[in-house]
Amino acid sequence: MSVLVIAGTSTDVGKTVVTAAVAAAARAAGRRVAVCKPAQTGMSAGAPGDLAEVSRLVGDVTTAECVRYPDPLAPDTAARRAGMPALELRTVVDTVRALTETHDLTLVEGAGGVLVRLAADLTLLDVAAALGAPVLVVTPAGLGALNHAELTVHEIAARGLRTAGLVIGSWPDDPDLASTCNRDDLPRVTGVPIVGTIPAGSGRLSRAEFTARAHTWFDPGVVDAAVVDPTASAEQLTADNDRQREGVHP
Ligand SMILES: Nc1ncnc2c1ncn2[C@@H]1O[C@H](COP(=O)(O)OP(=O)(O)OP(=O)(O)O)[C@@H](O)[C@H]1O
Ligand SMILES: C[C@H](N)[C@H](N)CCCCCC(=O)O
Ligand SMILES: [Mg+2]
Repeated sequence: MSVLVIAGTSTDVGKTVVTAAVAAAARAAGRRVAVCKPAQTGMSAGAPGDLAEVSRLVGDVTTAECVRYPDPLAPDTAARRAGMPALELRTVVDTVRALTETHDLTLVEGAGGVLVRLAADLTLLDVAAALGAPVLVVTPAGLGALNHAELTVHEIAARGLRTAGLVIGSWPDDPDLASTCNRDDLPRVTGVPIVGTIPAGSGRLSRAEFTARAHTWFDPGVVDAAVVDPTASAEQLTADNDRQREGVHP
């Protein structure tokens, strides 16, 4: 049924952990969940990638990886260095649409930030646009997050897409001044609410602990709202984006 794209303000911000947390929360609510990683880099064939991490943390979830390149680089660069075929938008769209036939929620995890080239002329936002899917933005908590989060949300809105919310990928046990201030400033500067906060260390929990706790890391109703009618009207998306640009929280 529904598709939610999980983007990050950069690489290593916790997209995979957040993807697993959304999947676990949706599973706990009885939803059938699939996760697609269109392009996995930095892994040789057979090595455990991001989807293996999601499966380890969540368990009962369908996974699909479209392409994998060995160098830990942007997929476009890694493909060219390996002399391997580039990822095609059609492959991702067909894979995700097939998953939506048999799952209530299909999550699509990007690689790095939103403008990272999945292929020479393909970014995660092209995927989100082709699927008509909202984008959840994972951000770090600390210094530097304001600029990267605002750039990311602007780019999503410029493409006519909706940001479903911000999620802090790893909230420290002992937050510093910047992290504490960013909890107020991230929503203020982006116009997008923080809808989830993953405690630091959650990625190291056992599956039982992770799946039991995951729903508590999101605002009530957020994960259910992800399982929405994917045909939400263009007018609604435009209105949401206008509110986001004006800094008005949905
Ligand atoms: N809340 C957390 N608890 C524990 N570890 C975390 C948490 N968030 C992130 N990490 C760790 O930080 C590292 C980067 O996180 P993650 O792999 O989720 O990044 P990513 O945004 O998915 O990166 P990529 O662009 O490679 O997909 C990983 O080693 C992960 O286990
Ligand atoms: C290898 C890494 N973990 C990611 N999967 C790819 C990140 C690409 C980032 C490219 C960039 O923005 O410079
Ligand atoms: Mg990842």
